[in-house]
Amino acid sequence: MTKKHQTLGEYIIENQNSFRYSSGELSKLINALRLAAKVVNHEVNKAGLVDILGAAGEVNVQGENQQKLDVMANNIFIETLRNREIVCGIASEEEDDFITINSSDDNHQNKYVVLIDPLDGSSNIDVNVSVGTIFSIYRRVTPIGSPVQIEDFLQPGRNQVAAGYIVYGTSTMIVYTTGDGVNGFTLNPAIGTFYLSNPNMQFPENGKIYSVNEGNYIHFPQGVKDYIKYCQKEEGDRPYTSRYIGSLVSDFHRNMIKGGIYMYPKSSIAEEGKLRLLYECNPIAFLAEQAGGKASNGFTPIMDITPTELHQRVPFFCGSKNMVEKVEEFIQKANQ
Ligand SMILES: O=P(O)(O)OC[C@H]1O[C@](O)(COP(=O)(O)O)[C@@H](O)[C@@H]1O
Ligand SMILES: [Mg+2]
Ligand SMILES: [Mg+2]
Repeated sequence: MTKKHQTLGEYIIENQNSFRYSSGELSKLINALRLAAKVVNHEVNKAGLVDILGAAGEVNVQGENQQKLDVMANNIFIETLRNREIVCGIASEEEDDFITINSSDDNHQNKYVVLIDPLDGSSNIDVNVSVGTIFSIYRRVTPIGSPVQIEDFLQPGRNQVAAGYIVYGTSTMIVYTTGDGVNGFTLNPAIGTFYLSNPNMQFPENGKIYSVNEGNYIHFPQGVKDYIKYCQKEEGDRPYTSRYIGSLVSDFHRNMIKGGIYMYPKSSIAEEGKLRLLYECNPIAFLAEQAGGKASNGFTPIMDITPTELHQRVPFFCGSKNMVEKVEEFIQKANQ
Protein backbone atom coordinates (compact mmCIF):
# COMPACT_ATOMS: atom_id res chain seq x y z
CA MET A 1 0.00 0.00 0.00
CA THR A 2 1.60 3.28 -1.03
CA LYS A 3 1.65 6.06 1.54
CA LYS A 4 -0.85 8.01 -0.60
CA HIS A 5 -3.67 5.57 0.19
CA GLN A 6 -3.10 5.69 3.90
CA THR A 7 -6.05 6.95 5.90
CA LEU A 8 -5.57 9.48 8.69
CA GLY A 9 -6.59 6.84 11.24
CA GLU A 10 -3.93 4.42 9.95
CA TYR A 11 -1.33 7.18 9.84
CA ILE A 12 -2.05 8.18 13.46
CA ILE A 13 -1.66 4.60 14.69
CA GLU A 14 1.44 3.92 12.58
CA ASN A 15 3.20 7.08 13.75
CA GLN A 16 2.18 7.31 17.38
CA ASN A 17 5.44 5.71 18.55
CA SER A 18 7.53 8.31 16.72
CA PHE A 19 6.00 10.89 19.03
CA ARG A 20 8.29 11.74 22.01
CA TYR A 21 5.53 11.36 24.65
CA SER A 22 3.78 8.51 22.91
CA SER A 23 1.13 7.06 25.19
CA GLY A 24 -1.76 7.02 22.75
CA GLU A 25 -3.39 10.07 24.34
CA LEU A 26 -2.24 12.47 21.63
CA SER A 27 -3.51 10.02 19.00
CA LYS A 28 -6.90 10.01 20.70
CA LEU A 29 -6.81 13.81 20.75
CA ILE A 30 -6.03 14.09 17.02
CA ASN A 31 -8.80 11.57 16.35
CA ALA A 32 -11.24 13.72 18.33
CA LEU A 33 -10.25 16.78 16.26
CA ARG A 34 -10.77 14.73 13.11
CA LEU A 35 -14.31 13.85 14.24
CA ALA A 36 -15.19 17.44 15.14
CA ALA A 37 -13.77 18.57 11.77
CA LYS A 38 -16.16 16.27 9.94
CA VAL A 39 -19.15 17.58 11.88
CA VAL A 40 -18.19 21.22 11.25
CA ASN A 41 -17.48 20.42 7.59
CA HIS A 42 -21.00 19.03 7.26
CA GLU A 43 -22.45 22.26 8.70
CA VAL A 44 -20.24 24.55 6.60
CA ASN A 45 -21.15 22.73 3.40
CA LYS A 46 -24.85 23.31 3.84
CA ALA A 47 -24.53 26.71 5.44
CA GLY A 48 -26.75 28.47 2.87
CA LEU A 49 -29.58 25.98 3.27
CA VAL A 50 -30.10 26.25 6.99
CA ASP A 51 -30.17 29.25 9.29
CA ILE A 52 -26.48 29.33 10.26
CA LEU A 53 -25.30 32.27 8.19
CA GLY A 54 -24.95 35.75 9.60
CA ALA A 55 -24.28 37.19 13.02
CA ALA A 56 -25.11 35.36 16.23
CA GLY A 57 -25.93 38.64 17.97
CA GLU A 58 -23.11 38.35 20.53
CA VAL A 59 -19.75 40.13 20.74
CA ASN A 60 -16.71 38.05 21.70
CA VAL A 61 -13.80 39.03 23.98
CA GLN A 62 -12.05 40.54 20.92
CA GLY A 63 -14.93 42.94 20.43
CA GLU A 64 -15.92 41.13 17.21
CA ASN A 65 -19.48 40.25 16.24
CA GLN A 66 -19.64 36.49 16.56
CA GLN A 67 -20.98 34.72 13.48
CA LYS A 68 -23.42 31.86 14.01
CA LEU A 69 -20.85 29.47 12.52
CA ASP A 70 -18.17 30.78 14.91
CA VAL A 71 -20.44 29.79 17.81
CA MET A 72 -21.48 26.48 16.27
CA ALA A 73 -17.91 25.41 15.45
CA ASN A 74 -16.79 26.49 18.93
CA ASN A 75 -19.46 24.33 20.58
CA ILE A 76 -18.75 21.33 18.36
CA PHE A 77 -14.99 21.31 19.08
CA ILE A 78 -15.39 21.95 22.82
CA GLU A 79 -18.08 19.28 23.30
CA THR A 80 -16.23 16.72 21.17
CA LEU A 81 -13.06 17.19 23.28
CA ARG A 82 -14.95 17.38 26.59
CA ASN A 83 -16.80 14.11 25.91
CA ARG A 84 -13.60 12.23 25.17
CA GLU A 85 -11.76 13.14 28.36
CA ILE A 86 -8.38 13.65 26.78
CA VAL A 87 -7.77 17.28 27.61
CA CYS A 88 -7.53 19.10 30.92
CA GLY A 89 -8.31 22.50 29.44
CA ILE A 90 -9.39 24.38 26.32
CA ALA A 91 -8.88 28.00 25.28
CA SER A 92 -10.77 29.40 22.32
CA GLU A 93 -11.01 32.64 20.34
CA GLU A 94 -14.73 32.59 21.16
CA GLU A 95 -14.35 32.12 24.94
CA ASP A 96 -13.32 34.95 27.27
CA ASP A 97 -11.41 32.63 29.61
CA PHE A 98 -9.97 29.13 29.41
CA ILE A 99 -12.25 26.17 30.18
CA THR A 100 -11.22 23.56 32.76
CA ILE A 101 -12.07 20.00 31.74
CA ASN A 102 -11.89 17.44 34.54
CA SER A 103 -11.25 13.74 34.03
CA SER A 104 -14.12 11.33 34.94
CA ASP A 105 -12.23 10.22 38.08
CA ASP A 106 -12.51 13.85 39.11
CA ASN A 107 -8.76 13.86 39.60
CA HIS A 108 -7.47 16.02 36.73
CA GLN A 109 -5.45 13.23 35.17
CA ASN A 110 -5.39 14.51 31.59
CA LYS A 111 -2.14 15.96 30.26
CA TYR A 112 -3.00 18.11 27.25
CA VAL A 113 -4.43 21.58 26.71
CA VAL A 114 -5.87 22.68 23.36
CA LEU A 115 -6.03 26.24 22.05
CA ILE A 116 -8.37 26.75 19.13
CA ASP A 117 -9.63 29.20 16.56
CA PRO A 118 -12.85 27.31 15.79
CA LEU A 119 -13.70 29.22 12.64
CA ASP A 120 -10.97 31.17 10.89
CA GLY A 121 -11.87 33.63 8.15
CA SER A 122 -15.23 34.57 9.65
CA SER A 123 -15.68 37.48 7.23
CA ASN A 124 -15.87 34.92 4.41
CA ILE A 125 -18.55 32.65 5.92
CA ASP A 126 -21.55 34.33 4.30
CA VAL A 127 -19.95 34.64 0.88
CA ASN A 128 -19.01 31.02 0.30
CA VAL A 129 -15.24 31.58 0.42
CA SER A 130 -13.04 28.98 2.12
CA VAL A 131 -12.67 29.15 5.89
CA GLY A 132 -10.82 27.03 8.43
CA THR A 133 -10.17 25.87 11.99
CA ILE A 134 -6.76 26.22 13.70
CA PHE A 135 -5.53 24.17 16.70
CA SER A 136 -2.49 24.16 18.95
CA ILE A 137 -1.69 21.47 21.55
CA TYR A 138 0.58 21.61 24.63
CA ARG A 139 1.35 19.31 27.53
CA ARG A 140 0.37 20.96 30.74
CA VAL A 141 3.20 22.42 32.90
CA THR A 142 1.29 22.45 36.19
CA PRO A 143 1.10 19.19 38.19
CA ILE A 144 -1.30 16.46 37.06
CA GLY A 145 -3.99 15.95 39.68
CA SER A 146 -4.73 19.65 40.05
CA PRO A 147 -7.00 21.87 37.94
CA VAL A 148 -5.42 23.42 34.86
CA GLN A 149 -3.97 26.94 35.27
CA ILE A 150 -3.41 29.93 32.98
CA GLU A 151 0.31 29.12 32.77
CA ASP A 152 -0.58 25.86 31.02
CA PHE A 153 -1.85 28.03 28.13
CA LEU A 154 0.69 30.87 28.21
CA GLN A 155 3.55 28.70 26.92
CA PRO A 156 5.91 29.79 24.13
CA GLY A 157 5.10 28.21 20.76
CA ARG A 158 8.33 26.16 20.95
CA ASN A 159 6.59 23.97 23.57
CA GLN A 160 3.79 22.92 21.20
CA VAL A 161 3.55 19.14 20.83
CA ALA A 162 1.22 19.36 17.85
CA ALA A 163 -0.54 21.97 15.72
CA GLY A 164 -2.62 22.12 12.59
CA TYR A 165 -5.57 23.43 10.71
CA ILE A 166 -8.61 22.23 8.84
CA VAL A 167 -9.45 24.04 5.63
CA TYR A 168 -13.06 23.90 4.45
CA GLY A 169 -12.47 24.79 0.81
CA THR A 170 -13.00 23.21 -2.59
CA SER A 171 -12.00 20.11 -0.68
CA THR A 172 -11.73 19.66 3.07
CA MET A 173 -8.28 18.94 4.44
CA ILE A 174 -6.54 18.45 7.76
CA VAL A 175 -2.92 19.57 7.78
CA TYR A 176 -0.89 19.00 10.95
CA THR A 177 2.46 18.37 12.57
CA THR A 178 3.66 16.66 15.75
CA GLY A 179 7.17 18.00 15.23
CA ASP A 180 8.09 15.43 12.60
CA GLY A 181 7.20 17.21 9.36
CA VAL A 182 3.85 18.40 7.98
CA ASN A 183 1.28 16.13 6.34
CA GLY A 184 -2.03 16.94 4.64
CA PHE A 185 -5.06 14.66 4.51
CA THR A 186 -8.03 15.19 2.19
CA LEU A 187 -11.58 14.15 3.09
CA ASN A 188 -13.36 11.79 0.72
CA PRO A 189 -16.86 13.11 1.47
CA ALA A 190 -18.56 10.04 -0.01
CA ILE A 191 -17.19 7.80 2.71
CA GLY A 192 -16.22 10.38 5.35
CA THR A 193 -12.56 9.31 5.45
CA PHE A 194 -9.44 11.49 5.35
CA TYR A 195 -6.64 10.16 3.10
CA LEU A 196 -2.98 11.18 3.02
CA SER A 197 -2.92 13.44 -0.05
CA ASN A 198 0.03 15.75 0.72
CA PRO A 199 2.85 13.85 2.47
CA ASN A 200 5.76 15.84 3.86
CA MET A 201 4.63 19.31 2.77
CA GLN A 202 7.49 21.77 2.12
CA PHE A 203 7.54 25.54 1.56
CA PRO A 204 9.47 26.53 -1.55
CA GLU A 205 12.36 28.67 -0.22
CA ASN A 206 11.36 31.43 -2.59
CA GLY A 207 7.88 32.34 -3.77
CA LYS A 208 6.13 34.80 -6.03
CA ILE A 209 2.97 35.49 -4.03
CA TYR A 210 2.43 38.10 -1.34
CA SER A 211 -0.73 38.14 0.78
CA VAL A 212 -1.63 41.28 2.74
CA ASN A 213 -4.70 43.50 3.10
CA GLU A 214 -3.42 46.37 0.94
CA GLY A 215 -6.46 48.38 1.95
CA ASN A 216 -4.52 49.15 5.13
CA TYR A 217 -1.38 50.22 3.22
CA ILE A 218 -1.33 53.86 4.35
CA HIS A 219 -1.40 52.73 7.98
CA PHE A 220 1.54 50.29 7.68
CA PRO A 221 5.03 50.94 9.10
CA GLN A 222 7.54 52.27 6.54
CA GLY A 223 9.48 48.98 6.38
CA VAL A 224 6.34 47.07 5.39
CA LYS A 225 5.43 49.72 2.78
CA ASP A 226 8.96 49.42 1.37
CA TYR A 227 8.66 45.63 1.15
CA ILE A 228 5.30 45.84 -0.65
CA LYS A 229 6.84 48.27 -3.15
CA TYR A 230 9.74 45.82 -3.54
CA CYS A 231 7.24 43.02 -4.33
CA GLN A 232 5.56 45.22 -6.95
CA LYS A 233 8.75 46.40 -8.64
CA GLU A 234 9.55 45.23 -12.21
CA GLU A 235 12.96 43.65 -11.49
CA GLY A 236 14.38 40.12 -11.52
CA ASP A 237 11.57 37.62 -10.79
CA ARG A 238 9.29 40.45 -9.67
CA PRO A 239 6.69 41.82 -9.65
CA TYR A 240 5.14 39.16 -7.41
CA THR A 241 1.43 38.32 -7.58
CA SER A 242 -0.90 39.69 -4.92
CA ARG A 243 -3.33 37.09 -3.51
CA TYR A 244 -5.42 37.70 -0.38
CA ILE A 245 -8.40 35.49 0.49
CA GLY A 246 -8.92 37.03 3.91
CA SER A 247 -8.83 33.62 5.63
CA LEU A 248 -5.42 33.05 7.23
CA VAL A 249 -5.71 29.26 6.86
CA SER A 250 -6.46 29.42 3.13
CA ASP A 251 -3.83 32.07 2.36
CA PHE A 252 -1.22 30.09 4.33
CA HIS A 253 -2.21 26.79 2.67
CA ARG A 254 -1.86 28.23 -0.82
CA ASN A 255 1.45 29.89 -0.02
CA MET A 256 2.86 26.68 1.50
CA ILE A 257 2.10 24.80 -1.73
CA LYS A 258 3.06 27.50 -4.24
CA GLY A 259 5.61 29.61 -2.32
CA GLY A 260 4.64 32.96 -0.85
CA ILE A 261 4.37 35.19 2.18
CA TYR A 262 1.39 36.15 4.35
CA MET A 263 1.59 39.40 6.30
CA TYR A 264 -0.63 40.98 8.94
CA PRO A 265 1.55 43.86 10.15
CA LYS A 266 0.94 46.20 13.02
CA SER A 267 -0.40 49.55 11.83
CA SER A 268 -1.59 52.92 13.06
CA ILE A 269 -5.08 51.41 13.30
CA ALA A 270 -4.04 48.09 14.88
CA GLU A 271 -1.10 48.58 17.21
CA GLU A 272 -0.24 44.90 17.51
CA GLY A 273 -1.78 43.80 14.24
CA LYS A 274 -4.90 41.61 14.29
CA LEU A 275 -3.91 37.96 14.59
CA ARG A 276 -3.84 36.17 17.96
CA LEU A 277 -0.52 34.71 19.10
CA LEU A 278 -1.83 31.61 20.90
CA TYR A 279 -4.38 30.06 18.51
CA GLU A 280 -3.50 31.60 15.14
CA CYS A 281 0.19 32.61 14.94
CA ASN A 282 1.89 29.92 17.09
CA PRO A 283 0.23 26.91 15.40
CA ILE A 284 0.77 28.35 11.90
CA ALA A 285 4.39 29.20 12.80
CA PHE A 286 5.00 25.60 14.00
CA LEU A 287 3.71 24.28 10.66
CA ALA A 288 5.72 26.85 8.70
CA GLU A 289 8.99 25.95 10.41
CA GLN A 290 8.29 22.21 10.11
CA ALA A 291 7.76 22.79 6.37
CA GLY A 292 11.03 24.69 5.95
CA GLY A 293 9.41 28.13 6.06
CA LYS A 294 9.65 30.91 8.63
CA ALA A 295 7.37 33.00 10.89
CA SER A 296 8.20 36.14 12.87
CA ASN A 297 6.83 39.45 14.13
CA GLY A 298 9.42 41.20 11.97
CA PHE A 299 12.12 40.85 14.60
CA THR A 300 11.65 37.67 16.69
CA PRO A 301 10.57 34.17 15.64
CA ILE A 302 6.92 33.86 16.66
CA MET A 303 7.53 30.66 18.63
CA ASP A 304 10.18 32.39 20.79
CA ILE A 305 7.70 34.97 22.07
CA THR A 306 6.59 34.36 25.67
CA PRO A 307 2.81 34.96 25.83
CA THR A 308 1.38 37.18 28.56
CA GLU A 309 -2.34 37.12 27.71
CA LEU A 310 -4.76 34.54 26.31
CA HIS A 311 -5.99 36.71 23.45
CA GLN A 312 -2.89 38.82 22.76
CA ARG A 313 -2.19 39.89 19.18
CA VAL A 314 1.14 40.08 17.36
CA PRO A 315 2.35 41.39 13.99
CA PHE A 316 2.70 38.33 11.74
CA PHE A 317 4.96 37.57 8.77
CA CYS A 318 4.95 33.95 7.62
CA GLY A 319 5.87 31.91 4.59
CA SER A 320 8.79 31.08 2.31
CA LYS A 321 12.03 31.49 4.24
CA ASN A 322 13.76 33.95 1.90
CA MET A 323 10.65 36.11 1.59
CA VAL A 324 10.22 36.42 5.38
CA GLU A 325 13.92 37.24 5.75
CA LYS A 326 13.53 39.94 3.08
CA VAL A 327 10.62 41.67 4.79
CA GLU A 328 12.48 41.45 8.13
CA GLU A 329 15.41 43.18 6.44
CA PHE A 330 13.16 46.04 5.27
CA ILE A 331 11.44 46.35 8.68
CA GLN A 332 14.67 46.35 10.68
CA LYS A 333 16.35 48.80 8.28
CA ALA A 334 13.42 51.23 8.50
CA ASN A 335 13.49 50.84 12.26
CA GLN A 336 17.09 52.04 12.60
O1 LIG B 1 -10.23 41.52 7.01
P1 LIG B 1 -8.81 41.66 7.42
O2 LIG B 1 -8.56 42.79 8.37
O3 LIG B 1 -7.87 41.67 6.28
O4 LIG B 1 -8.48 40.35 8.28
C1 LIG B 1 -8.47 39.08 7.70
C2 LIG B 1 -7.77 38.17 8.65
O5 LIG B 1 -8.54 38.09 9.85
C3 LIG B 1 -8.94 36.74 10.09
O6 LIG B 1 -10.20 36.54 9.57
C4 LIG B 1 -8.95 36.58 11.60
O7 LIG B 1 -9.44 35.35 11.98
P2 LIG B 1 -10.93 35.07 12.51
O8 LIG B 1 -11.82 35.07 11.34
O9 LIG B 1 -10.77 33.75 13.17
O10 LIG B 1 -11.27 36.14 13.50
C5 LIG B 1 -7.91 35.90 9.35
O11 LIG B 1 -8.35 34.64 8.99
C6 LIG B 1 -7.65 36.75 8.12
O12 LIG B 1 -6.41 36.51 7.54
MG1 LIG C 1 -8.70 33.35 12.86
MG1 LIG D 1 -12.03 32.67 14.32
